[in-house]
Amino acid sequence: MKRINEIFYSLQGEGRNTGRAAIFIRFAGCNLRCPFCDTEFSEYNEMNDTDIIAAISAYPSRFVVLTGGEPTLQADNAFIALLHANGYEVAMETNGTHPVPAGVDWITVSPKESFAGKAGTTVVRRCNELKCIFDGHTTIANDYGIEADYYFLQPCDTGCPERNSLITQACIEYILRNPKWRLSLQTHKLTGFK
Ligand SMILES: C[S@@+](CC[C@H](N)C(=O)[O-])C[C@H]1O[C@@H](n2cnc3c(N)ncnc32)[C@H](O)[C@@H]1O
Ligand SMILES: Nc1nc2[nH]cc(C(=O)O)c2c(=O)[nH]1
Ligand code: SF4
Ligand SMILES: [Mg+2]
Repeated sequence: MKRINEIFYSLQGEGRNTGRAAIFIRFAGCNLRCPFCDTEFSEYNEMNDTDIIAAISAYPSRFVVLTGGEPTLQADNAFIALLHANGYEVAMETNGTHPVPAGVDWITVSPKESFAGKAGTTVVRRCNELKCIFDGHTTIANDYGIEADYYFLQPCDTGCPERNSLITQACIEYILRNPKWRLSLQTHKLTGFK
């Protein structure tokens, strides 16, 4: 049984796959407690793999995003293989503190080392996109030596519009000076989508 906080259908709001219709499977529970975390992930329903496949088959897209909470605590090799067997392309959003199961098609690592210290140590050394949350102070641009196809900075949503616009401005200025990085905006928030 897996503890599932929610399953919902939206556009991928962040990173390289922004704009793609995606089914989000949000796993409950996380090993970290980031002070800025924008997600409620403690409530859950228990679902087995068959229940999950049945639930996601209601949607027309065959692109799933495994997120949470921390999906690496529950998603295993067999679950990824089952998604593939049912025709799904699988992306995962992870803090990188636990190994990613085999076969995930698109790995997004969002390191938390800059403020979570040892608890946030990234063990995943290679990913498709590294997505650092940036406020320039507690959360910064640092690749921690992790290899990625793309390096994104995503402005930290503080819940305060004035602070958010200063952070986004600082993010843009940083990228102009350090063009290895690209901007990732949380477009679902800008558009009022989930
Ligand atoms: C809620 S997390 C779940 C996946 C995983 N635990 C992780 O941290 O990558 C999904 C994404 O949202 C980002 N995120 C969380 N809180 C945020 C905030 N306040 N502003 C911007 N991005 C945030 C995370 O860094 C991560 O990239
Ligand atoms: N639309 C939308 N895109 C997202 N990309 C990553 C998300 C996440 O919470 O992991 C997320 C989310 O919560 N909503
Ligand atoms: S690791 Fe991800 S889900 Fe967990 S508290 Fe941090 S941002 Fe939230
Ligand atoms: Mg989110």
